[in-house]
Amino acid sequence: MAVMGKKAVHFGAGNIGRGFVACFLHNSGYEVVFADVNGDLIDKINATPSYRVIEVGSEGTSENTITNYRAINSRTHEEDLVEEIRTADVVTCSVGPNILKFIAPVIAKGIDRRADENPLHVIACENAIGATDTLAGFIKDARNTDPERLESHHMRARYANSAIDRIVPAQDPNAGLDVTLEKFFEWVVDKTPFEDVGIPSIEGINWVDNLAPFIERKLYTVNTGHATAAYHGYNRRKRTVFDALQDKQIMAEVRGALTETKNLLVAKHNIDEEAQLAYMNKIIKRIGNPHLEDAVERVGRAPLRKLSRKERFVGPAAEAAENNMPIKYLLDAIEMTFRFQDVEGDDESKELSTIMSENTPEDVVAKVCGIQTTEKIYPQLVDIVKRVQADSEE
Ligand SMILES: NC(=O)C1=CN([C@@H]2O[C@H](COP(=O)(O)OP(=O)(O)OC[C@H]3O[C@@H](n4cnc5c(N)ncnc54)[C@H](O)[C@@H]3O)[C@@H](O)[C@H]2O)C=CC1
Ligand SMILES: O=P(O)(O)OC[C@H]1O[C@](O)(CO)[C@@H](O)[C@@H]1O
Repeated sequence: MAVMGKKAVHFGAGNIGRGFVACFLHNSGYEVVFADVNGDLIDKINATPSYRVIEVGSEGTSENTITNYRAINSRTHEEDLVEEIRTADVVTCSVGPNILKFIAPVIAKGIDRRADENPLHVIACENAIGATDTLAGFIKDARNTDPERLESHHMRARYANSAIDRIVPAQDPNAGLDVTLEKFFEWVVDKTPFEDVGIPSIEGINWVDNLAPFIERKLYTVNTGHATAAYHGYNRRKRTVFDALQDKQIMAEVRGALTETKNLLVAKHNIDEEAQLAYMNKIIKRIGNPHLEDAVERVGRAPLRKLSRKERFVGPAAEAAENNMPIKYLLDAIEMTFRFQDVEGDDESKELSTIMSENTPEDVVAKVCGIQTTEKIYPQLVDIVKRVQADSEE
């Protein structure tokens, strides 16, 4: 059911922002105010009264037209944005997990100006476990919110974690604001923080009491599988994820990694093995969508984030290793990720290269993967780093 007269502020007018979150907010009757730092994109949004969201897949193509939006530059028009947040119903974001700290100050100011009886609903839509909690942590930090106002903060804002899943590749630069994406979507949000104040009416959200199994299943299946294909593909000079999956050896690596995460997910969350197998097969089909033209560099972007402790490779591999479960394919994928260095347009891949050349293997594992010497996976990761460093020196 559409909710008329409601307003959402969405940080990050990029692929997921325009193509997924804003589309659902629009279809639910919200006016969407985009906040971004890309001046050209903001001008384009404000000059274009509508754009299309184009779903592509083997079942054919369908379109949604999005209207009723505006955009504000959060760098140059902070005061305007604070006022929008003061009067908004919902704040969402899809800026990347590492950017959350930069959007927190303006959100904190907007929340602080709100009346006590009307809490803002905040939902971060990033590929990360607990991204809304991370954002809330920055908002509530003493640098952004007066500690004396913290006790009543819950009357002005509520925070719910989410898991968001839809493949939105890099867009054709000539497509304007239009976004082409896959048909499939999943947006799961923890409903418990909103229960006493009312759940926002947003079509398409699956509201749940316990998000943990959903987000781990998503991150350790969709994102593990997608990134495994991308990193192996990059190292074998494939252009897209579709191309990578045509290679039997890469397909075997993807299936191997997803079988290892399946074993962990089934054991940990009591997920039915057959259901997880079916989910895994569906994901392999989705990431191999020939209509998406998804470059391996996009899917492999930000390797330092993807090699971190709670992420799609080291997260499940460390846990599986502690439980004496096989992790061969996850380790292969980790090695391919360490080899994703100096990639054009990807700052983290350049930083990874510097870290690899300036640190001992032990320090790399501690710094990049956050793994302790006492963990079972530690020596295997050190061996991987040694191998990659040796190859770089040749
Ligand atoms: N593209 C995809 O298929 C999916 C992406 N995600 C997640 O969504 C998030 C965004 O991904 P994409 O939309 O693909 O990236 P994107 O690069 O297309 O969009 C990010 C947007 O954030 C903006 N931005 C950067 N710093 C900002 C700041 N300080 N304030 C406001 N805006 C800022 C950028 O200018 C850009 O427009 C990531 O966390 C990603 O993991 C989640 C599921 C699927
Ligand atoms: O920045 P990240 O973590 O790669 O997020 C984008 C990824 O999310 C997914 O869309 C899955 O939902 C992947 O297809 C895509 O590569």
